[in-house]
Amino acid sequence: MTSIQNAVEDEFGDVDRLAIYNLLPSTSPSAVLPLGAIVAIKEPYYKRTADGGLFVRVDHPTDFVPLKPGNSIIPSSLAARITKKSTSALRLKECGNSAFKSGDFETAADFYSDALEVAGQGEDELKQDLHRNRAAANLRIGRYDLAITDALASLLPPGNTSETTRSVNIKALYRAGKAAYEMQDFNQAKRYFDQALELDGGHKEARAEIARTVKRISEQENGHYNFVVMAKSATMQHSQLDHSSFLRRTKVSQTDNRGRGLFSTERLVPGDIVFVEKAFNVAHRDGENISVLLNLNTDRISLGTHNLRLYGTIDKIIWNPTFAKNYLDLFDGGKFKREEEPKVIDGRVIVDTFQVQSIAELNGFGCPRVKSRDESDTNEKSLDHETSTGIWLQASYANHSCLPNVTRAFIGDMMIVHAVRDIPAGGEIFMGYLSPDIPFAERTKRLNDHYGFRCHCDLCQAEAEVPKVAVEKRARLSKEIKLFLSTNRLNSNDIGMIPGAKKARARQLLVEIRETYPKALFEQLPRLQCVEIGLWVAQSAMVKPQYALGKFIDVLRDLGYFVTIKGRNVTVDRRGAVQRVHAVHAAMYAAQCLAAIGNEGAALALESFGKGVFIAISGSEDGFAVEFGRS
Ligand SMILES: C[S@@+](CC[C@H](N)C(=O)[O-])C[C@H]1O[C@@H](n2cnc3c(N)ncnc32)[C@H](O)[C@@H]1O
Repeated sequence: MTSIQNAVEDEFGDVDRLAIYNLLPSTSPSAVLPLGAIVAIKEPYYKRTADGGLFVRVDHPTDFVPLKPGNSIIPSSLAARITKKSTSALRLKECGNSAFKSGDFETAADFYSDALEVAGQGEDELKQDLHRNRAAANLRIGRYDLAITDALASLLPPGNTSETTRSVNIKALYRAGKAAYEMQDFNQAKRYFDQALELDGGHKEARAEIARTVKRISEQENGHYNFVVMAKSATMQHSQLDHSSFLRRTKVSQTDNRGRGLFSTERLVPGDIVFVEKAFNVAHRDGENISVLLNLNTDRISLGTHNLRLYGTIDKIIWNPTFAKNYLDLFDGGKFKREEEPKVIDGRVIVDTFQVQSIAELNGFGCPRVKSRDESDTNEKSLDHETSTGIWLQASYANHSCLPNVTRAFIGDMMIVHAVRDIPAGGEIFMGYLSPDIPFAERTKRLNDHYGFRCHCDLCQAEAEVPKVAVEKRARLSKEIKLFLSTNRLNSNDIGMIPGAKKARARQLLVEIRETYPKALFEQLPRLQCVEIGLWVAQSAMVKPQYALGKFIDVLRDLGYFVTIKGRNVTVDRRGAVQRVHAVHAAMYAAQCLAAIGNEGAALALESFGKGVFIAISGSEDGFAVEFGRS
């Protein structure tokens, strides 16, 4: 709903109000629409205001083009008003340098571009300086593709061995390396840094950058990360982590009936890392402000951080064709014209805001502000307006299942994805867009309304067969259970004091809700609404460890883990497993019970299982010992 506005006058002297939408909130209005500027607007249209007035509205920032003096499309009556300043390239370069010094990199880049336009023949050295300086400005404002092009255009012929040549070429290569690093093109970044170091073996910064880049390459190739250190380093102020993505165990291919999907390239077992991905873009809530995004294309309103993500994405792809190509390849709902390559005009990628928005809506993930361990409920894709939201490109190709075979966790802006079940080489990877805790009818409606498909996973097929009376009974019992749990919170110190009638009531609720999952349909599947009350029943029985153990194993079964304990050996069949913190609780309590009855071997095995689930849902084992360690 926010825009940059100003009055505009056309060649006939008619005046209107102009509003440009979908720009980053940090954009300076005077930089976009300065007094006296001449602009062109592609396909302008009027929008009526609430009070009946009219204004010209621009939705797509690249439909708005500032025109430089001398541009042939400026009508003569307007052209006559411009007092063309005859400024030399050198003078413009100085203006650029002073804008750069004052931290206004966008203006600096504009001055360097103006200077490059007027620089004449025989001013090659000046042109190279301008490219090099513009590379530095572009680097600061996230225009990495342009920064690389500029840096390379500024290189002086290697044959010239003067000290100045060497020093400016090192600068250029260093800038190209930094830009390639920001684009996650670490091999290319290393090549540029290596070339800089070849010119000056003592260049400390280049050496440091090479060391950093080598680490990124190792992460990318081997998936070697120290997640505990990463988790400790992520904070509110520092949530964009300096790490690379590890994607080589997955690839994108066509599915039979779900468009493209994500597939594994090797056999994976539960607990394996499937991929680790750095965010393309994440938006966090801005203090107390909640923003409203009206999507005129879909007639939908989103609350929260979606608008910031949209503006951030638009800004990022307008200036970086490489990012644009990757982003615009994602599923957009099928209503937009798709180009093989992004269209670039005057250095900017032409974007359709509605397409960018549609992609964001269909591919965005909800995520925690800092890391998964801080927030338990980030299991929904992007529909909760309270959480932060982001785009992870590779993850976006994964289709949905209510019983996903992988689980995701976040540390800063890194998504860490673990296997829940065995995945054969070439098997499709499914993520959960919506939590299977959401009742079937609502889940089905939401998947259809938001993503436009119907889920046919095993859980949905079973749910579809559940008789209506059982569905209604389950809904009623769920409410009763919620009420019971909120009024009967367990305190581990006085578990022995719980009145027998309360325990009996809990057991009865558990039996009744389990009955709403017909045996024949749910033999292999989770019964999620039983989990919380089941945990209560089991915990309240901890004074009788052997008995409680059976109850905890039942909770794991309700979560889809079929556990068998034979002597010291524990086997877990995860055919219906849903990764939840409840599984960690159940496993750790069960381990306590086993230890109490003298089966230390099985206790350790269950602890190790619980820890595995904890790592998968948190991203690392950071905090496990504090929260779940046995005293
Ligand atoms: C994030 S995209 C997933 C990748 C997408 N299939 C593609 O071709 O790029 C989400 C879209 O994929 C499709 N999709 C995801 N899961 C599906 C499923 N279980 N069954 C059918 N279509 C599904 C829907 O069209 C959904 O809007």
